[in-house]
Amino acid sequence: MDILKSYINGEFVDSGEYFDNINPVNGEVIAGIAEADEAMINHAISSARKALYGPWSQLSVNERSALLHKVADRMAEREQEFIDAEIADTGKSLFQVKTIDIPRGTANFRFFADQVKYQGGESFVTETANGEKALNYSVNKPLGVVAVISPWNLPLLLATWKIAPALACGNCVILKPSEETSSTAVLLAQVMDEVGMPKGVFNLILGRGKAVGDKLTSAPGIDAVTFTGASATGKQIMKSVAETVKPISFELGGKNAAIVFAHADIAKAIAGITRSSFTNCGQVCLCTEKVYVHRSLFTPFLEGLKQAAENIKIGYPLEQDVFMGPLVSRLHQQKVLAYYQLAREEGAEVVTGGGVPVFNDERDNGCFIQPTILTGLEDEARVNQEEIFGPVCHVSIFDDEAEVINRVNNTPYGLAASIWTEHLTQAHRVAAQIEVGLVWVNTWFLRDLRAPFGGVKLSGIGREGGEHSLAFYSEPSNICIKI
Ligand SMILES: NC(=O)c1ccc[n+]([C@@H]2O[C@H](COP(=O)([O-])OP(=O)(O)OC[C@H]3O[C@@H](n4cnc5c(N)ncnc54)[C@H](O)[C@@H]3O)[C@@H](O)[C@H]2O)c1
Ligand SMILES: O=C/C=C/C=C(\O)C(=O)O
Repeated sequence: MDILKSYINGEFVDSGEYFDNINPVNGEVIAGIAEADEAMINHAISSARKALYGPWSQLSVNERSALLHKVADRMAEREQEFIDAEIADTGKSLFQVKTIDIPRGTANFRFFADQVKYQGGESFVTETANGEKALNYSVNKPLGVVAVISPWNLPLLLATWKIAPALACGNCVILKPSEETSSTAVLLAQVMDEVGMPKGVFNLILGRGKAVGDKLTSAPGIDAVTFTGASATGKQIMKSVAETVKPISFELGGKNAAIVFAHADIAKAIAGITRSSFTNCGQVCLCTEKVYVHRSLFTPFLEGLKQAAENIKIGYPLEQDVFMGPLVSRLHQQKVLAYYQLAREEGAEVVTGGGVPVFNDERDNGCFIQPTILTGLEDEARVNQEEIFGPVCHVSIFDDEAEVINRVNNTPYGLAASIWTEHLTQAHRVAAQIEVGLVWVNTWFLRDLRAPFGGVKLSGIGREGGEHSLAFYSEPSNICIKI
């Protein structure tokens, strides 16, 4: 059986302690993952710290940029291996992996390889009251060694969304991917090795969150932590980094709403909210879990969404026209099914779904689940307040704009929202009042990598994207010269 290994100081390292890598399509073990031990974690940190002052630090911005383009080139050459690995770990449809996960993995490197070349500084000619003059200017330095801790839902996309700018800004990186999805991270380490990334600049530590992640975030040799994952985990990491006062960038959970106004194009809204609720089996932090529909459209919208959900093809990743694969793990399937049960206990009407599909083949040993639409619950219900992170949304009626804005903002999360209306002024007016980091109007998950990306409240700390990423992964230093 294949063994997935950590990559430290330019070497793939086995630890001798393994846990299973499971295929969520049929529950079969597909590989063993060698979990890094404390010595390996410390070796990764010392190697990264040493690499900070080695040849890597002598590279110009253009040379670093060229090397990151080589990473993207090699990823593109090995695209099929990345596709196969991501599908094996997650069971996602080939369509999604080929159109979202893998292309964005490469695009993230290309984008920041170019973006970093435009990173500027500031300068001021200073004149003091007593007639002295000085030139103040800033230079951008790397943070140092950055721990990248990434989740299982968009494994390559979300790891490279952090790794690319961190390397572009001259940092060294230690990646700790989710224990559920280590395969594309191992391929990325192979690519780093193949393109000649200096030893210790990129390191990969495999293992479980509490066991391995915690050791990384609390280590004095780590200068910053960039984390994508659950809000509860973010709280743990905040405690872990407090002792060494590290800068953190957090992309956390969400409980995202979609608002369908009376002026919406209902067909566009149904299609868009089908995507935003059920893409990646609902396992995207930006997915919709709460839909608010103006009373005038409620019945036709709910019927249309029900039809669309029931037309979703669920199945094998490589099957023609499959839109939804399984959830990532048995544990996560049980968590989402528990919320389906809770919804019933809270008094919800299950419009469609609410259970698991039956295939009468090996897939019944997988982690599949039905896309589910609920209605009839109050906003305060747990199902409407807690992130479920599965293919489920609750649909409610609203009557006026002020009411729905208040209801949408009534959540401890603040990541994303979508607004469906052909009334332009209403779109601008409402979008500005929703307490989130990201609002889409008449679309969803359409991304410009230059734009600020991140959430407020329990959904995150900081913004990444474009210059925001460069700002987080750099330390500006001000130099004042008397003239
Ligand atoms: N805001 C975003 O951009 C975004 C993107 C993807 C996922 N998420 C959120 O992530 C969650 C699902 O992903 P998940 O289950 O992988 O999240 P998770 O928080 O369980 O794990 C994320 C990563 O953190 C590691 N980890 C777990 N405990 C840790 C600890 N104590 N110290 C250090 N590392 C630790 C895990 O091993 C994994 O690599 C959902 O809540 C989702 O909303 C947010
Ligand atoms: O699951 C969360 C998705 C996050 C997406 C991004 O960070 C991105 O598109 O850059």
